Amino acid sequence: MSHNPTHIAFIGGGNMASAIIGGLIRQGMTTAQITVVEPFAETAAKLHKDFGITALPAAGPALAQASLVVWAVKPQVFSEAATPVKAHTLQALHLSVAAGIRTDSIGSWLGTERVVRSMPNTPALVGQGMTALYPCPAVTADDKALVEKVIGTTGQFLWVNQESHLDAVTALSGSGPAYVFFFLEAMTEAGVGMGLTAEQAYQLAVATFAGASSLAAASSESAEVLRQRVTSKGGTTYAAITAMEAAGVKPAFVKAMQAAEQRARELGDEFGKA
Ligand SMILES: NC(=O)C1=CN([C@@H]2O[C@H](COP(=O)(O)OP(=O)(O)OC[C@H]3O[C@@H](n4cnc5c(N)ncnc54)[C@H](O)[C@@H]3O)[C@@H](O)[C@H]2O)C=CC1
Ligand SMILES: O=C(O)[C@@H]1CCC=N1
Repeated sequence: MSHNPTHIAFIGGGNMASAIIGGLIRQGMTTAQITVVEPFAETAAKLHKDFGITALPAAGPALAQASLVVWAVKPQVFSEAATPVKAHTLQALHLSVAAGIRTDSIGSWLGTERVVRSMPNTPALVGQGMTALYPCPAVTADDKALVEKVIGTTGQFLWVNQESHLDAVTALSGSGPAYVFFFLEAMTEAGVGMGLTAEQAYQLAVATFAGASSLAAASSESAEVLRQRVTSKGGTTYAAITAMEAAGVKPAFVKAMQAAEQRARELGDEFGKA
């Protein structure tokens, strides 16, 4: 990316913006090519410490140099954040990472139809993110290539061709790291209950998730087959899976993801109007 004259602006400089900025800098983009609007002084100080970037406390004419604007604010403040930015970025391509907020809202706030909506996740912080992207019809092949270049610095990506699918993606991979951390907490607690130290239990749990995920990614077998290979007849895994089935873990999981998908839709309805 070092030979690319692209200038990228970030509106909001928190967790997700930092994950993407980190990826861009790792790939050779310079801080002079990046403008960040971040009103919260403590977060601005962190951007300076981590990346040497001096964030703007408010939107201004400097945004006009950006060919891409990344929207990394909470859904609740998107419309308010858009108002002072709009006049400076009418020529830019816009990429939103906000949960729930739909492209028709974003397009009307920003006066453009060149909008890509996306859903990344926090493993982007370590280059292992999974992002889904949805392009509005006005988004060109060059626009898509630019977005792929930027998001590609944070991990894997895929395009979906129905905007509503991004709410499903939010429930699956957007919120998904939290489900994994929840399981890590539960497995660690259980291990401690069986006499292991918290450090031992946590190391075992984290390495098991990482190892099983790598095995699934490398294998042509389904998750079901991989699970069956662990499950010896009359053995320990069978006892555990039987207990999980009796406790209704799978239907509870389906319900949890449906709640997340529903909440994404509500965020779009609630905060997409103004
Ligand atoms: N954290 C996560 O796992 C994921 C978050 N997202 C989405 O990313 C977006 C940002 O989330 P995070 O980075 O986690 O939140 P965050 O709170 O870390 O970052 C948002 C930043 O926006 C700043 N901000 C507030 N008002 C502003 C304004 N008017 N103009 C410019 N900046 C303003 C805040 O000071 C804050 O630093 C949200 O819309 C969320 O739905 C998407 C995928 C995963
Ligand atoms: O919890 C949220 O609303 C955001 C979107 C996906 C992950 N975090």
